[in-house]
Amino acid sequence: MSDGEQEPGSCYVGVDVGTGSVRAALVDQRGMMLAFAEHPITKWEPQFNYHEQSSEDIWAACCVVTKKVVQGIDLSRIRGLGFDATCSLVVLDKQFRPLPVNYEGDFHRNIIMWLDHRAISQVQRINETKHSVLQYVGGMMSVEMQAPKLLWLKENLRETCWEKAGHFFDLPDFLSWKATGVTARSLCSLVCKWTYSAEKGWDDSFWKMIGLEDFVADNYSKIGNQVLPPGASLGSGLTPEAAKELGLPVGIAVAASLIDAHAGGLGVIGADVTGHGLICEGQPMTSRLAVICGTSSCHMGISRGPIFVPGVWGPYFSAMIPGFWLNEGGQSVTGKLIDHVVQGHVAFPELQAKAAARCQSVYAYLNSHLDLIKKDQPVGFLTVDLHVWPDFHGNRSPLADLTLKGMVTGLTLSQDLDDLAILYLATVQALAFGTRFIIEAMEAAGHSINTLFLCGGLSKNPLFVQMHVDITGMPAVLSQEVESVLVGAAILGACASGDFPSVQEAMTRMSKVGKVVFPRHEDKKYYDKKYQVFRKLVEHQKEYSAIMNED
Ligand SMILES: Nc1ncnc2c1ncn2[C@@H]1O[C@H](COP(=O)(O)OP(=O)(O)O)[C@@H](O)[C@H]1O
Ligand SMILES: O=C(CO)[C@H](O)[C@H](O)COP(=O)(O)O
Repeated sequence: MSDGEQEPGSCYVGVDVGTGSVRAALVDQRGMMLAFAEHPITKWEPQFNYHEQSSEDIWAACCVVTKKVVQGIDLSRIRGLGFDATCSLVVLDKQFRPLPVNYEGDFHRNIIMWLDHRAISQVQRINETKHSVLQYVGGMMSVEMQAPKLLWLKENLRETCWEKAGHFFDLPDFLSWKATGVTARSLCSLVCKWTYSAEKGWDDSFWKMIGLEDFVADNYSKIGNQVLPPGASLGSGLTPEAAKELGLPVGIAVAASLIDAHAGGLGVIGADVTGHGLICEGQPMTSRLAVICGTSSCHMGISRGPIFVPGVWGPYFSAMIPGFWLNEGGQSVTGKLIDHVVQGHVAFPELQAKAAARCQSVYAYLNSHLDLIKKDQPVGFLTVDLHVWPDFHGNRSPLADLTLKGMVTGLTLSQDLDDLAILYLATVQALAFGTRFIIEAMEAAGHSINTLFLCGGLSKNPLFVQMHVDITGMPAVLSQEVESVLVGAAILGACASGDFPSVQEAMTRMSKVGKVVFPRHEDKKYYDKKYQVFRKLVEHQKEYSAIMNED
């Protein structure tokens, strides 16, 4: 088909594998979602900081949701399929069967999830090498990336896993392999999580230096020696077996995948903002920051040239948008932290009961409860003496310090619903202060950002959005389609089908502005003071740690 022309009625299937569930959508060429389905996936936490999943369970969930979204539609309209997923590590043997990543030998659990922190000692040793590839992950490798996890497997499960392993996939690449039988990896996953360089390829000296010379010896066949840009069409498209399982036509185009945060970036960052009164109108896309907020939050900023931001992942070339460099800031637990704080409070059963009685989510209930108790002051002012440091699972950016812990100051003996609501508010604010901290680091290094583009589960929470806007002082754009990560996955399918000449073109055509939220500038002074406290909290935490570690 000629550039930019689509068959009338053409549509694309996007599949998004998040931490807690798999979602699918049927999306048309204007980016409108015609159908949506969601299915939960199983997670195991066999020990503290160990998080595992099953690739078979995830694939089965992909099949359930995909079949649902195409039910009753003319299948000949479907021109492409795109996957995105969390950056978890999937391990298969030489015959592509699951291999256990655990001491128990449970074959179902063949995925080390992205948030798993078992490889702390391994990542410390990797960072001590000061190898030059580390410059491209913010100067410090994260325990959530793949090299430390692979080293952990070699050092801890040598016979049961490492020696039997034939294939190590990032989850997005596992899905595209399942659909097509093609083992090519996406540039996105290899660059962002595996130290691959879009310009120079693998660096043998890195793998040798960290004790994983095995990969060099077999020419990287286990971790990927064929690399494709996200959105490229894979092999001969959907295999007959996968087509039957997914309920889709054989041979439709399947795209090289993206990590979920990057798909979210694709789904939101290219929208035409004309007429919304935004400062980024008429400015390059580099003035926009996509913030994908689900279990974790990822802050995706792009630039024309490489920008090295200490503690912020990247710069990664062409890992999200072709031709652009990407910096990825992040907070490892955001949605998970809010859930943790709320569910762990003694008033949670009361909250659940009251929310259920009103047929509301607990978050909608808490937001309206805060509106009741705020009286005539802005809601954010309820936390004048309650402050939270949100790194309950270490700091991803910009401090890149996995030893950091959460802090709360200002606790009282109160155990009621007001207390829970205010603690929830302080937690949401702390996450927004974390975003401000990341943006400041990115700007200090050369980024120039003025507008947020939010998506992911937390962007459905108006309080979370308003706090991000008020605390950063930047307006936030919410997409017309709430599930923008799925639009990003569908954009991949659309590109693979050949219906769009480029990812940029598909992005501009398929992502649409829904709502814009502007900051309440009159509250700035208050939030600036709270931000000062926020920054002091971590200084104090470091002081406590130094005192305790003194001889
Ligand atoms: N309607 C909602 N209101 C408030 N918070 C929500 C809502 N839906 C989801 N969330 C929050 O978003 C988080 C999950 O986001 P999601 O994007 O579904 O995660 P993931 O992609 O990691 O599976 C949850 O932890 C929850 O805190
Ligand atoms: O590291 C990441 C992206 O690079 C994400 O944090 C990870 O993939 C988990 O995503 P989510 O919070 O949407 O489940």
